[in-house]
This record gives sequence, structure tokens and C-alpha cells, in this order.
Amino acid sequence: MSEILSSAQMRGIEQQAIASGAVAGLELMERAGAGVVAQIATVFPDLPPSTALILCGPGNNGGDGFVIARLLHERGWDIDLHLLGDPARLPPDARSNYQRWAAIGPVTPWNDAKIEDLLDKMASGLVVDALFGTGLTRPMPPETARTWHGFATLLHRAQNARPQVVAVDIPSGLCSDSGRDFEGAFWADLTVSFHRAKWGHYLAPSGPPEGGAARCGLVVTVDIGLPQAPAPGSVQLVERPSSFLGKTMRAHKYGHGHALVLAGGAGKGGAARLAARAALRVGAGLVTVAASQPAIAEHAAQLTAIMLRALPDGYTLRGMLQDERLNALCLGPGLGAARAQDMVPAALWAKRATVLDADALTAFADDPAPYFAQLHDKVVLTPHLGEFRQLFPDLAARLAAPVSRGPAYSKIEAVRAAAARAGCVVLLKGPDTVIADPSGRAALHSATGANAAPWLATAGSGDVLAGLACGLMARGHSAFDAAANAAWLHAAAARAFGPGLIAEDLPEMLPQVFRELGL
Ligand SMILES: NC(=O)C1=CN([C@@H]2O[C@H](COP(=O)(O)OP(=O)(O)OC[C@H]3O[C@@H](n4cnc5c(N)ncnc54)[C@H](OP(=O)(O)O)[C@@H]3O)[C@@H](O)[C@H]2O)[C@@H](O)CC1
Ligand SMILES: Nc1ncnc2c1ncn2[C@@H]1O[C@H](COP(=O)(O)OP(=O)(O)O)[C@@H](O)[C@H]1O
Ligand SMILES: [K+]
Repeated sequence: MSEILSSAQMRGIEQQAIASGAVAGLELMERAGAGVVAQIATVFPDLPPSTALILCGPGNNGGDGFVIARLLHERGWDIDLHLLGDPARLPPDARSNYQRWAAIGPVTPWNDAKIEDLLDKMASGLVVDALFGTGLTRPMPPETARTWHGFATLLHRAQNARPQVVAVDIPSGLCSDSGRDFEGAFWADLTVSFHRAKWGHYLAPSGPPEGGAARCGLVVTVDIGLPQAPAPGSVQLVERPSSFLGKTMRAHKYGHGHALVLAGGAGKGGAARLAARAALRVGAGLVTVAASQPAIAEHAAQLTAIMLRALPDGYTLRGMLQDERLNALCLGPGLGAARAQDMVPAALWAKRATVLDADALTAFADDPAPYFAQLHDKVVLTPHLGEFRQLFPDLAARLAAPVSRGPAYSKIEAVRAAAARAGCVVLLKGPDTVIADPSGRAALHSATGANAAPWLATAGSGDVLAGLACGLMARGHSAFDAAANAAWLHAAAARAFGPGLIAEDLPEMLPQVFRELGL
């Protein structure tokens, strides 16, 4: 896992390093610009020097642009540099680099019509977007957004005859905390960020307009010599499973836990069976499906390694949970609202590791306060956005509100607030899956860019995710780790299968995913 930062955290780290005398702002800017130029050479090794259109803004992002212009010029590029704003009002480090560049080549004052014309004619080379970075807190000037929109449309049409677009720190117009588009944000083939990636690089607010991850292209982070100590309250990007997933020679099946997946009525058992299969494949030692009596025959015809019990009501569940070996529970997939209302309090009473999904979330949406009061630190809630909206309508409304000023409210803040209110781990699903616990610990799993897993948008894939988290908790993972690892395994399984994926395929891809992890 690596850490990702908010703009305020990044500013704090920079300011502290500069104030302590460890490094000068000008030095940071030089390393930032050099980092971008080095990444251009690495990511586009076959791109010969030609014309680089460099768009500089009025703040330090523009300052990076002047450094990039100078360094690309040294490498033989023709630079066509345009500055939005008054050079006299540039912040000091940016002004120094403006002056260094102005001694080498011209600075053209910003003119949207002219830039639009230039962009229209560019069939190769580079466009460097150094207009706005982490300091942007309001929409770009509307003409600039319009100019870019015209160019972006053109580029999409001319895939093979167009320049490469490189964003400095973040595509201009994006909120680096939320990934929201302030309006008319740029997009890039390559985004080079500094020190750490920002939340907005990986969050994927759904459109229109699409934000963050959809606009950044390849995100690369370069070291600019800032202290490496983790920032307080930073968010972890889930890049690999964080806990041991193998099985050791000495452990027997009970050493890997016994997961209990509750199912609902007759004809509604598929979702619970998907969850149970996922729990078994992820390595739980034993998995039992507990169904209502009328559904037993149906399950019996479908289940083999998974055991089956009849479970009429919550009272019986309390009795069943006297068996301490049943150490992780999954309630929700296909459970039905009435059965959820009966079973969930009984499950929570037992204080076991518990995943609550689907009906075990929505059945309590009318009056969530007493439900939240029963939740505890071994519980994971796994809502999609619609279920989240039902349980946390105010937080969902803040997320959906139109954005005019930044930093905009982000999915990370919403899930942190939800976890604090619910008193348990909350995993909010999506191409950007955010996990948080009540202490504010948070992680983001991004199924975007090279990690995209769009075939997960298929009925039942959420049931598999719930089963994975339950199976991992049966194996001893904490609620937070189980949620984060489940999100990673879920997307890895989807990518391993590829197009045509349906939910049943996901558990069956785990052996391949585990082999690739070296288990
Ligand atoms: N600090 C460091 O050590 C390092 C920083 N680095 C770099 O600095 C970047 C952050 O720089 P930043 O904080 O100066 O803000 P930036 O993203 O350039 O934009 C803010 C500017 O835009 C202006 N503005 C906003 N909206 C506007 C509008 N609609 N129309 C017109 N103007 C508008 C806004 O004006 P104001 O709000 O003040 O009126 C302000 O001037 C960061 O992303 C990284 O690239 C690296 O060099 C590494 C070392
Ligand atoms: N476009 C997508 N990219 C990545 N993951 C996705 C995408 N669409 C859905 N998912 C994932 O698929 C799962 C769908 O869960 P859910 O909406 O509960 O579906 P269901 O109720 O049918 O099981 C979630 O884990 C979600 O993160
Ligand atoms: K930028």
C-alpha cells in the first residue's frame, strides 16, 4: 500500500520542509520540473523532440511549466509557451523560473482563440498542462475550459495523429481532493505528480462530467526530496493484499475459520450461494449456508463442499452462535427485508466478525440510529452508492451537490463520516472503492486506468465481494484489512477473467490470482 494525500496535507509537508530549512521552494520546483521531463522520456521513449506547447498558469503549477520549458529546450525541443495571467503577480519561485525562461525564449500572453488554433494544428509533439495544480479551488476561466473542450474532442477523433498530453501534478480544472471537475477540466495521457499521488488522481466521481481517475491517464509520482515519513491521517492506496493469504502446513480446517452465510427464502438463494462460494475459495476452512426451511431443497441441489443448515429465525440463530467456531457471518445477499430485520440484531448480538450487505443494509434505512447503535468494530458494511444514500442521505447529498468551490467534499470524507457514525468499517463500492473505520483510518482501491475492471458491473458481483470479506474475516483478517483485501482480490479476479465475466466466474479465478501472488 502507498499513501495518497489531500492538497492540504501536501501543502503542509512542503511548507514544513521549507520552513525547517531542509529544502528551498525553488529547489522543489526544479526537481518537480526535472521529474516531469524524465517521465516524458521514460513513458514516451520513441517521441523525438519536436514542438512542445507549454501552457503555464498564474501559480506554482505554472512555475513548474517554466522549468519544464527550459529543460525540454536543452533537450532539443521547440518550445511554444503561453502564460495565463500577469507575470508580475507570479509567486516568487514561479517568477524566478519565468525570468530564467524569458532569457531563453518568448512568453506569449494567453489568448484562447490563438491556443485553440494551435491545438487544432498539432498532429504530434507534446502539450504540457501546467495551468493549475493542487492550488485550484474554483472553476477555470470559462473560455479556457471551452478551448480545451474543443481540443479534447478533436484529439479523441485523431488517435494516431495527435500530441501526447502531459499534466503537471494534476489535469487542470480537477479538484485534487475529490477528483471532481470544477468545470471543463483537462485530461491527460500522462500525469506526473510530486512526492505522493493525491486523492483526486484515483477517485472517480461518476459523470457527467467524469472526474479524477478518468482524466489522468497514467499517473506517475516522482520524488522531489521531501521527508518520507507518513503524513498523519493519510489514506492508503490498496495496491496488493496487506495480510497473509496462504495456508501453512500445520493448520487444519478450523484453523482457517468457519463462515456462516445467511440465505433467504425459496427461489432467492443464488446471491447467498455466490457469497458462500467466494468465502470458501478465499480460504475459509468451512462455510455453511443457513437458509429458511422451504429453500433447503434448492440449496441442497446446488451445494457440495459448502454445508447447509435450516435456520427459521433470529432466536435460533442466537442458539447456533453459541458455537464459537462460527467466527464470521455474512448477512444480506438475497436475505429479504423481513428476515434481515429478524436476523441482523441476533447476529450483531453475538459480536462476531460480520459483513452486512444488500438487504441487511436497506432493511434499516427507515430508522438507522438504533441499527447503528448495535454495530461494532468487527462489522463491515458494504453498500453501493444507492444503499449508502439510503443509510447516510445527508453525506450522499453532499457528495452529489454541484461543485463550485474547492476543496470539494470527497468520497473519502463521506466514508470516513459514515464509519464514525455507524461505529464500524464502511466499504463504499464503485470503480473507486473507499474503506474507512471509525478512527478515520481509510484506504482507496482504484479499479481504474490499468487496473480497470468494468466487467464487475454484473449482477451478483457485490454478493461475491461480501463473501470474500466474510471469508477473510473467518481467516482472521481484521474488518478493515478484510474489506481492503476483498476489494483488491475481487478486481484482480475480474481482470484475470476479462471480458464476458459473470459473478460465478469471480470465485473460480481466485486460484489463478493466488498463484500469481506466489502462494
Ligand atoms: N509549493 C511547492 O513547494 C511546490 C509546488 N509545486 C507546484 O505548485 C502547485 C501548486 O501551486 P499553487 O498553490 O500556487 O497553485 P496552482 O495550482 O498553481 O493554482 C493556483 C493559482 O491559480 C489561480 N487561480 C485559481 N483559479 C483561477 C481562475 N479561475 N482564473 C485565474 N486564476 C485562477 C490562483 O489565484 P488566486 O486564487 O490566488 O487568486 C493561484 O494563483 C502544485 O500543483 C505543483 O505543480 C511543485 O513545484 C513542487 C513544489
Ligand atoms: N465499472 C466498474 N468498475 C469496477 N468495479 C465495478 C464497476 N461496476 C461495479 N463494480 C463493482 O462491482 C460490485 C457491484 O456490486 P453491487 O452493486 O452490490 O452489485 P450486485 O448487487 O449485483 O451484487 C462492486 O464491488 C463494485 O465496486
Ligand atoms: K496541471
